[in-house]
Amino acid sequence: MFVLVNLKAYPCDPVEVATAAANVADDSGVDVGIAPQAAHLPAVAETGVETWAQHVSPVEHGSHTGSTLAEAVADAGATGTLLNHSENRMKLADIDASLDAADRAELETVVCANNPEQIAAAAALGPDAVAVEPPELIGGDVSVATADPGIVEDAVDAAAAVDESVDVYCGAGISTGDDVVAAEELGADGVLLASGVAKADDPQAALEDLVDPL
Ligand SMILES: O=C(CO)COP(=O)(O)O
Repeated sequence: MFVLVNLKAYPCDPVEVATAAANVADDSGVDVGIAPQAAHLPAVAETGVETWAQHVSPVEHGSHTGSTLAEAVADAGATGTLLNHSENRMKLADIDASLDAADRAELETVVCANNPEQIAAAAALGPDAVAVEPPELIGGDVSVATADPGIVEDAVDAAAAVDESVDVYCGAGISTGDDVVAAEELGADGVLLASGVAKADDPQAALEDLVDPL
């Protein structure tokens, strides 16, 4: 299972969380990634943790003020990027172009989606992985794997029907090792989470709990 922690724009210390994640990944052997703000990518990558961007723009080098260039994100130490997060929705054509940009920069890709129908559409664009995150459960206390297990199973089936090679993650409300195990039992290859770590008083303890049963 891949555990990908999206720090969003939460007021946490990205280096403290990344250092904890690097330690937990080393000790447990579980793949743990951290997706900080773009400006924090170099400091996070410096900790040795697997470092992800939260977004890359559907552009090449050129006149694109304010964009997040995939090549710049890779230069800053990222090895992957989220796309189409529920809080940063993209047009289908732009997801496709951002996937091309990520490919050029040799970034791994996870395209987020609200539901199994969107998961099928996202999988058809050929990312490395898709992530189903019901928006109404994001930031809540109840894990998607508990609140809506069917959406995870249906997302796994929807992606497999399009392209068996695309991994499927799930996210929203995941904060414990039991939540990660429940996601795995529903067929997910990884989890995407945020507040359970970024808002934790002790991020290292939260990360240890997440990987403990794996
Ligand atoms: O949006 C998410 C991860 O990208 C999920 O957020 P929470 O883990 O806070 O529900």
